[in-house]
Amino acid sequence: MPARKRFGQHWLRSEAILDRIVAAAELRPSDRVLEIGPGRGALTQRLLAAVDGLVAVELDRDLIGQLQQRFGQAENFCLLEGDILQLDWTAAIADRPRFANPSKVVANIPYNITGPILQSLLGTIAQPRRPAFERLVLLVQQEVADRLCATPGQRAYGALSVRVQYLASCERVCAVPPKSFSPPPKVQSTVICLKPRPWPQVCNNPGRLEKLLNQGFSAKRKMLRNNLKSLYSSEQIEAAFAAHQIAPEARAETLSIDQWIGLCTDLGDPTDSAINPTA
Ligand SMILES: C[S@@+](CC[C@H](N)C(=O)[O-])C[C@H]1O[C@@H](n2cnc3c(N)ncnc32)[C@H](O)[C@@H]1O
Repeated sequence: MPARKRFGQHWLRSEAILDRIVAAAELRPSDRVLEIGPGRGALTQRLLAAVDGLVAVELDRDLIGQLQQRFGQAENFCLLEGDILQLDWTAAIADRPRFANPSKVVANIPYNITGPILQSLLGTIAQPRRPAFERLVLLVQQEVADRLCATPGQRAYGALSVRVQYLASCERVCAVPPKSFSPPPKVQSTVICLKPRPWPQVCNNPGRLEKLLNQGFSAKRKMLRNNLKSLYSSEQIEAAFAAHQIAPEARAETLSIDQWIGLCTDLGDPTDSAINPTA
Protein backbone atom coordinates (compact mmCIF):
# COMPACT_ATOMS: atom_id res chain seq x y z
CA MET A 1 0.00 0.00 0.00
CA PRO A 2 1.53 3.37 -0.98
CA ALA A 3 2.30 5.87 1.79
CA ARG A 4 -0.42 8.48 2.28
CA LYS A 5 0.65 12.07 2.22
CA ARG A 6 -2.33 13.34 4.17
CA PHE A 7 -1.37 11.13 7.13
CA GLY A 8 2.26 12.29 6.99
CA GLN A 9 3.41 8.75 6.22
CA HIS A 10 7.16 8.27 5.80
CA TRP A 11 8.27 4.81 6.83
CA LEU A 12 11.51 4.70 8.76
CA ARG A 13 13.77 2.17 7.12
CA SER A 14 17.17 2.88 8.69
CA GLU A 15 18.00 0.16 11.21
CA ALA A 16 20.64 2.43 12.74
CA ILE A 17 18.13 5.24 13.40
CA LEU A 18 15.57 2.81 14.80
CA ASP A 19 18.27 1.57 17.18
CA ARG A 20 19.13 5.14 18.22
CA ILE A 21 15.47 5.91 18.97
CA VAL A 22 15.06 2.81 21.12
CA ALA A 23 18.37 3.43 22.93
CA ALA A 24 17.36 7.04 23.70
CA ALA A 25 14.15 5.79 25.32
CA GLU A 26 16.25 3.84 27.90
CA LEU A 27 13.55 1.20 28.08
CA ARG A 28 13.15 -1.06 31.09
CA PRO A 29 11.32 -4.41 30.89
CA SER A 30 8.64 -3.03 33.24
CA ASP A 31 7.96 0.07 31.09
CA ARG A 32 4.64 1.01 29.57
CA VAL A 33 5.00 3.01 26.39
CA LEU A 34 2.74 4.99 24.06
CA GLU A 35 3.55 4.96 20.35
CA ILE A 36 1.81 7.46 18.07
CA GLY A 37 1.40 6.31 14.47
CA PRO A 38 2.90 2.79 14.40
CA GLY A 39 2.46 2.77 10.61
CA ARG A 40 3.81 -0.49 9.25
CA GLY A 41 5.38 -1.39 12.57
CA ALA A 42 9.14 -0.86 12.16
CA LEU A 43 9.48 0.86 15.55
CA THR A 44 6.60 -1.09 17.08
CA GLN A 45 8.44 -4.36 16.65
CA ARG A 46 11.47 -3.10 18.55
CA LEU A 47 9.38 -1.57 21.31
CA LEU A 48 7.35 -4.74 21.82
CA ALA A 49 10.56 -6.70 22.31
CA ALA A 50 11.66 -4.36 25.09
CA VAL A 51 8.68 -3.35 27.24
CA ASP A 52 5.87 -4.76 29.36
CA GLY A 53 3.06 -2.86 27.64
CA LEU A 54 2.83 -0.91 24.38
CA VAL A 55 -0.21 1.18 23.44
CA ALA A 56 -0.15 2.23 19.81
CA VAL A 57 -2.60 4.75 18.33
CA GLU A 58 -2.98 4.69 14.54
CA LEU A 59 -5.31 6.86 12.48
CA ASP A 60 -5.08 5.08 9.13
CA ARG A 61 -7.75 2.38 9.15
CA ASP A 62 -6.05 0.48 6.34
CA LEU A 63 -2.99 -0.11 8.54
CA ILE A 64 -4.96 -1.42 11.51
CA GLY A 65 -5.57 -4.88 9.97
CA GLN A 66 -1.91 -5.26 9.02
CA LEU A 67 -0.74 -4.26 12.48
CA GLN A 68 -3.23 -6.57 14.17
CA GLN A 69 -2.13 -9.43 11.97
CA ARG A 70 1.54 -8.78 12.64
CA PHE A 71 1.46 -8.07 16.37
CA GLY A 72 -2.06 -9.04 17.54
CA GLN A 73 -0.76 -12.22 19.24
CA ALA A 74 1.60 -10.27 21.48
CA GLU A 75 0.14 -9.97 24.98
CA ASN A 76 1.95 -6.71 25.58
CA PHE A 77 0.40 -4.99 22.53
CA CYS A 78 -2.70 -2.80 22.58
CA LEU A 79 -3.70 -1.18 19.29
CA LEU A 80 -6.19 1.70 19.24
CA GLU A 81 -7.63 3.09 16.04
CA GLY A 82 -8.15 6.83 16.02
CA ASP A 83 -6.73 10.32 15.92
CA ILE A 84 -4.23 10.90 18.75
CA LEU A 85 -5.58 14.46 19.04
CA GLN A 86 -9.22 13.37 19.38
CA LEU A 87 -9.20 9.93 20.92
CA ASP A 88 -9.48 9.67 24.70
CA TRP A 89 -6.82 6.97 24.73
CA THR A 90 -6.29 7.17 28.50
CA ALA A 91 -9.97 6.27 29.02
CA ALA A 92 -9.74 3.50 26.40
CA ILE A 93 -7.03 1.70 28.41
CA ALA A 94 -8.07 2.74 31.92
CA ASP A 95 -9.37 -0.75 32.77
CA ARG A 96 -6.33 -2.53 31.33
CA PRO A 97 -3.65 -2.22 34.05
CA ARG A 98 -0.91 -3.56 31.82
CA PHE A 99 -1.26 -0.54 29.55
CA ALA A 100 -2.66 2.20 31.79
CA ASN A 101 -0.55 5.31 32.50
CA PRO A 102 2.35 4.78 30.10
CA SER A 103 5.42 6.63 31.37
CA LYS A 104 7.18 7.07 28.02
CA VAL A 105 6.24 8.10 24.50
CA VAL A 106 8.35 6.84 21.61
CA ALA A 107 7.23 7.84 18.13
CA ASN A 108 7.97 8.89 14.60
CA ILE A 109 5.15 11.41 14.48
CA PRO A 110 3.32 12.96 11.51
CA TYR A 111 5.09 16.33 11.06
CA ASN A 112 1.96 18.25 10.08
CA ILE A 113 0.54 17.96 13.60
CA THR A 114 3.74 18.26 15.67
CA GLY A 115 2.58 21.36 17.60
CA PRO A 116 -0.77 19.93 18.70
CA ILE A 117 0.87 16.58 19.56
CA LEU A 118 3.44 18.33 21.77
CA GLN A 119 0.67 20.25 23.47
CA SER A 120 -1.38 17.13 24.11
CA LEU A 121 1.67 15.29 25.54
CA LEU A 122 3.10 18.14 27.63
CA GLY A 123 0.06 20.30 28.33
CA THR A 124 0.45 24.06 28.54
CA ILE A 125 2.22 26.43 30.93
CA ALA A 126 -1.11 27.14 32.64
CA GLN A 127 -2.06 23.46 32.66
CA PRO A 128 0.85 21.03 32.45
CA ARG A 129 -0.11 17.44 31.76
CA ARG A 130 -0.22 15.47 35.02
CA PRO A 131 1.03 12.90 35.66
CA ALA A 132 3.88 13.99 33.40
CA PHE A 133 5.54 11.44 31.14
CA GLU A 134 9.04 10.45 32.21
CA ARG A 135 10.43 11.02 28.73
CA LEU A 136 9.34 11.48 25.13
CA VAL A 137 11.58 10.34 22.30
CA LEU A 138 10.21 11.83 19.10
CA LEU A 139 11.30 12.05 15.50
CA VAL A 140 10.49 15.56 14.30
CA GLN A 141 11.37 17.96 11.52
CA GLN A 142 14.87 19.41 12.06
CA GLU A 143 13.56 22.97 12.03
CA VAL A 144 11.21 22.15 14.91
CA ALA A 145 14.02 20.42 16.82
CA ASP A 146 16.13 23.57 16.38
CA ARG A 147 13.37 25.68 17.89
CA LEU A 148 12.71 23.28 20.76
CA CYS A 149 16.40 23.02 21.72
CA ALA A 150 17.42 26.65 21.08
CA THR A 151 18.91 28.85 23.80
CA PRO A 152 18.18 32.60 24.31
CA GLY A 153 19.61 34.78 21.57
CA GLN A 154 19.91 31.97 18.98
CA ARG A 155 18.05 32.53 15.74
CA ALA A 156 15.68 29.61 16.33
CA TYR A 157 14.77 30.71 19.88
CA GLY A 158 11.21 31.97 20.16
CA ALA A 159 7.84 31.53 21.85
CA LEU A 160 7.76 27.77 21.13
CA SER A 161 11.20 27.33 22.76
CA VAL A 162 10.07 29.13 25.92
CA ARG A 163 6.71 27.38 26.13
CA VAL A 164 8.17 23.88 25.70
CA GLN A 165 11.33 24.42 27.75
CA TYR A 166 9.23 25.69 30.64
CA LEU A 167 7.59 22.26 30.67
CA ALA A 168 10.45 19.98 29.63
CA SER A 169 14.17 19.79 28.94
CA CYS A 170 14.94 19.08 25.32
CA GLU A 171 18.00 17.38 23.80
CA ARG A 172 18.93 16.34 20.30
CA VAL A 173 19.62 12.62 19.94
CA CYS A 174 20.67 12.41 16.28
CA ALA A 175 20.14 13.88 12.85
CA VAL A 176 18.08 11.86 10.37
CA PRO A 177 18.57 12.44 6.63
CA PRO A 178 15.66 12.01 4.17
CA LYS A 179 17.14 8.79 2.78
CA SER A 180 16.42 7.08 6.11
CA PHE A 181 12.72 7.04 5.16
CA SER A 182 10.60 5.62 2.40
CA PRO A 183 9.32 7.73 0.75
CA PRO A 184 11.93 10.36 1.75
CA PRO A 185 10.46 13.59 3.17
CA LYS A 186 11.52 16.93 1.63
CA VAL A 187 13.01 18.07 4.94
CA GLN A 188 15.80 17.02 7.29
CA SER A 189 14.70 15.36 10.52
CA THR A 190 16.02 14.98 14.07
CA VAL A 191 15.36 12.61 16.95
CA ILE A 192 14.82 14.54 20.17
CA CYS A 193 14.40 13.52 23.79
CA LEU A 194 12.10 15.61 25.98
CA LYS A 195 12.05 15.13 29.73
CA PRO A 196 9.03 16.81 31.31
CA ARG A 197 9.96 18.68 34.47
CA PRO A 198 8.50 16.94 37.51
CA TRP A 199 8.26 20.03 39.74
CA PRO A 200 4.70 21.28 40.17
CA GLN A 201 5.10 24.98 39.27
CA VAL A 202 7.99 27.41 39.38
CA CYS A 203 5.91 30.37 38.36
CA ASN A 204 3.37 31.61 40.90
CA ASN A 205 0.96 32.69 38.16
CA PRO A 206 1.26 30.49 35.04
CA GLY A 207 -1.86 31.99 33.45
CA ARG A 208 -0.30 35.44 33.62
CA LEU A 209 2.96 34.07 32.21
CA GLU A 210 1.05 32.73 29.19
CA LYS A 211 -0.44 36.19 28.58
CA LEU A 212 2.92 37.87 29.03
CA LEU A 213 4.50 35.53 26.46
CA ASN A 214 1.65 36.10 23.99
CA GLN A 215 2.11 39.83 24.26
CA GLY A 216 5.91 39.74 24.46
CA PHE A 217 6.24 37.74 21.26
CA SER A 218 3.30 39.46 19.50
CA ALA A 219 5.39 41.62 17.15
CA LYS A 220 8.52 39.79 16.05
CA ARG A 221 11.90 41.54 16.16
CA LYS A 222 10.44 44.51 18.05
CA MET A 223 11.85 45.65 21.36
CA LEU A 224 10.11 43.78 24.17
CA ARG A 225 9.26 46.96 26.07
CA ASN A 226 7.23 48.17 23.07
CA ASN A 227 5.35 44.87 22.87
CA LEU A 228 4.45 45.14 26.57
CA LYS A 229 3.31 48.78 26.45
CA SER A 230 -0.33 47.83 26.00
CA LEU A 231 -0.25 45.99 29.35
CA TYR A 232 2.10 47.96 31.61
CA SER A 233 3.35 51.50 32.15
CA SER A 234 6.88 52.45 31.04
CA GLU A 235 7.89 52.84 34.71
CA GLN A 236 6.73 49.33 35.58
CA ILE A 237 8.54 47.86 32.59
CA GLU A 238 11.78 49.75 33.32
CA ALA A 239 11.81 48.70 36.97
CA ALA A 240 11.11 45.02 36.18
CA PHE A 241 13.74 44.97 33.40
CA ALA A 242 16.35 46.44 35.76
CA ALA A 243 15.52 43.91 38.48
CA HIS A 244 16.19 41.02 36.10
CA GLN A 245 19.23 42.37 34.23
CA ILE A 246 17.23 42.83 31.01
CA ALA A 247 18.63 45.53 28.72
CA PRO A 248 16.09 48.31 27.87
CA GLU A 249 16.35 47.48 24.15
CA ALA A 250 16.08 43.68 24.64
CA ARG A 251 13.87 41.65 22.30
CA ALA A 252 11.64 38.80 23.53
CA GLU A 253 13.90 36.32 21.71
CA THR A 254 16.80 37.05 24.08
CA LEU A 255 15.15 36.39 27.47
CA SER A 256 15.80 33.21 29.45
CA ILE A 257 12.89 31.36 31.03
CA ASP A 258 14.02 32.56 34.48
CA GLN A 259 13.85 36.15 33.24
CA TRP A 260 10.31 35.59 31.90
CA ILE A 261 9.27 34.14 35.25
CA GLY A 262 10.92 37.06 37.07
CA LEU A 263 9.10 39.58 34.86
CA CYS A 264 5.81 37.77 35.40
CA THR A 265 6.22 37.96 39.18
CA ASP A 266 7.38 41.59 39.30
CA LEU A 267 4.97 43.05 36.77
CA GLY A 268 1.90 41.54 38.40
CA ASP A 269 -1.50 41.71 36.72
CA PRO A 270 -1.95 44.44 34.14
CA THR A 271 -4.24 47.23 35.36
CA ASP A 272 -5.85 50.03 33.38
CA SER A 273 -4.50 52.63 35.80
CA ALA A 274 -0.93 51.43 35.26
CA ILE A 275 -1.19 51.91 31.50
CA ASN A 276 -3.12 55.14 31.71
CA PRO A 277 -2.49 56.70 35.16
CA THR A 278 -4.99 59.53 34.65
CA ALA A 279 -7.91 57.19 33.89
C1 LIG B 1 5.84 9.33 9.89
S1 LIG B 1 4.73 7.96 9.91
C2 LIG B 1 5.59 6.88 10.99
C3 LIG B 1 5.25 5.42 10.79
C4 LIG B 1 6.10 4.41 11.56
N1 LIG B 1 6.06 4.67 12.98
C5 LIG B 1 7.53 4.42 11.07
O1 LIG B 1 8.38 4.94 11.80
O2 LIG B 1 7.79 3.92 9.99
C6 LIG B 1 3.40 8.65 10.87
C7 LIG B 1 2.32 7.66 11.26
O3 LIG B 1 1.32 8.36 12.01
C8 LIG B 1 0.02 8.02 11.54
N2 LIG B 1 -0.85 9.17 11.84
C9 LIG B 1 -1.03 10.30 11.12
N3 LIG B 1 -1.86 11.15 11.74
C10 LIG B 1 -2.21 10.54 12.91
C11 LIG B 1 -3.06 10.90 14.00
N4 LIG B 1 -3.70 12.08 14.02
N5 LIG B 1 -3.22 10.03 15.02
C12 LIG B 1 -2.57 8.83 15.02
N6 LIG B 1 -1.75 8.43 14.03
C13 LIG B 1 -1.57 9.27 12.98
C14 LIG B 1 0.23 7.75 10.06
O4 LIG B 1 -0.81 6.98 9.49
C15 LIG B 1 1.58 7.03 10.10
O5 LIG B 1 1.39 5.67 10.34
